[in-house]
Amino acid sequence: LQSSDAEDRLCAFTSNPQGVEPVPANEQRGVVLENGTIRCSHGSRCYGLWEKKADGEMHLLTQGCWTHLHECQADRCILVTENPSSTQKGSYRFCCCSHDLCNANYTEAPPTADTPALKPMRTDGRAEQTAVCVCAGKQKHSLSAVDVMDAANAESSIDLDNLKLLELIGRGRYGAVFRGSLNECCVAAKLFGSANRQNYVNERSIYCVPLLQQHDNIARFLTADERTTADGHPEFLIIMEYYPHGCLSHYLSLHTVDWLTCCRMTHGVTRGLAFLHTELHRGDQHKPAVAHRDLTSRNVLVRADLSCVLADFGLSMRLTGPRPCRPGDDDTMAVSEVGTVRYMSPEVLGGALNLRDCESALKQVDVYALGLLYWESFRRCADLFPGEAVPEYQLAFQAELGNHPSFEDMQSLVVREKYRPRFPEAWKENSLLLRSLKETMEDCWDQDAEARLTAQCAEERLYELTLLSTHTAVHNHRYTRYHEYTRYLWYCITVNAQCKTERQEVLIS
Ligand SMILES: Nc1ncnc2c1ncn2[C@@H]1O[C@H](COP(=O)(O)OP(=O)(O)OP(=O)(O)O)[C@@H](O)[C@H]1O
Repeated sequence: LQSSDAEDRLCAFTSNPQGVEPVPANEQRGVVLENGTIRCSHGSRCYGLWEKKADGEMHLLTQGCWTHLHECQADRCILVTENPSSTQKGSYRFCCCSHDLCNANYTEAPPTADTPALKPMRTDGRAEQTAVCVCAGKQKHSLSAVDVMDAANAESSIDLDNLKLLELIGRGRYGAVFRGSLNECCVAAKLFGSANRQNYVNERSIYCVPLLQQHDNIARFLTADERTTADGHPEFLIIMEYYPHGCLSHYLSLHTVDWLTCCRMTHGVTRGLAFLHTELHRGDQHKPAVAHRDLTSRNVLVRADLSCVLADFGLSMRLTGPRPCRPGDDDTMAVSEVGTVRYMSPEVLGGALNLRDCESALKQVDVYALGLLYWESFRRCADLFPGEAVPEYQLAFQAELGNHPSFEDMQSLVVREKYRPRFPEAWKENSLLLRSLKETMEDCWDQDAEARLTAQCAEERLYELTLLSTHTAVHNHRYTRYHEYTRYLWYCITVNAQCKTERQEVLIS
């Protein structure tokens, strides 16, 4: 341990100004003092989270102890600056640092050679000609141009000879993921054996879909390579940004989250999915709609600031408009029966996927899984269990079918019994917030695929939920029904009302 890691740390402390209870995770990490500070347990760093409003003003959201030490070595709290996309409804800025009270204010610094960062692909989808890695003040590597329109021809001059695999961090069905270093940059390296080449080719080609790398809620792809192992076998690598918290299910199994954090995490996943599902033409670039087809809480990765990104595109598919899924083709089977069995929708489990409109059908399958992911996430939201213990993390259907449900078990439960995850007792209360939350999940996992929300509408629902405050809704819901409703109306006025008509009727009644 360095000496600074052994000492307690004093950090500025602010709980959420919107009235949410003090961040529970912070309470576990230190002792809140009266003068707006918190004494954090040894080794902690300090963090701050600000929101940059549309008018450019910065609003403080939370401050406190930060226990993830990979970064956070700076004396000052230097904001992580990201390019907010045009569709973003707010932009969050995070910083962490290692001196007493260093998070009392932030320092806004553009990414420079001093800011440790991985440089993602250029926003036009082509890899930068310049350095891809900027580490410890030095530019390290350069990428040659990559023809992203044809991933098969992707070519990279990053020298992967210097890639060191440091630690196995996960193993999926198709590959093993390592934390690695590439000339002192921390990266994640996903290794596929020759049996999973197709999965590798597909994942690489999806990461190279134009405009995809521009979105905040899609994992950052750095490069891909094929090489031969010492014993002569081909091996395929995808190098991507390293996400220190790992996947969402891992994070939630270790931590509870407060309402706002949970809303932001799930909203981020939903934004990523809505973007993936959208066909876009920007200038001469065309992004087709893409279905993820393996959306699970293991395939969502968590950044240091707890924002989330979609990852694992090995089964994803470009969609080509409302056309049939080419019945009779060899891939019809692959079209209709892929994914992780726990998250498979009733129509996939029952072999009743609507092959006549492939695009809508595959998007609806993704939204079903999204509903399960919401359930897993909000069950770990401490603000939704006032005065009682937050239940342990569970995967969807884990209570009913355990850790390895079979396809037949899932068929019987989800298709025949039409069973869905049970809402906790604590959510029985009929507050606007709890009703909206439960309805959103139910509208995602509806048995009738066509009745499900689109990812875009789910995104709006999540945004709407973010505006509701649990402090008032859970603890004092009579007073706030009016207050929340006013906010809700404001929201309806400011966003596309398309998803809302029915909901307004429900809420007004
Ligand atoms: N870029 C990354 N940064 C940090 N951890 C990662 C990263 N990519 C993957 N992981 C971790 O590695 C695990 C394995 O990832 P991988 O994508 O191979 O499989 P999976 O999603 O768990 O399973 P499957 O591929 O069968 O769906 C993830 O669950 C996650 O915890």
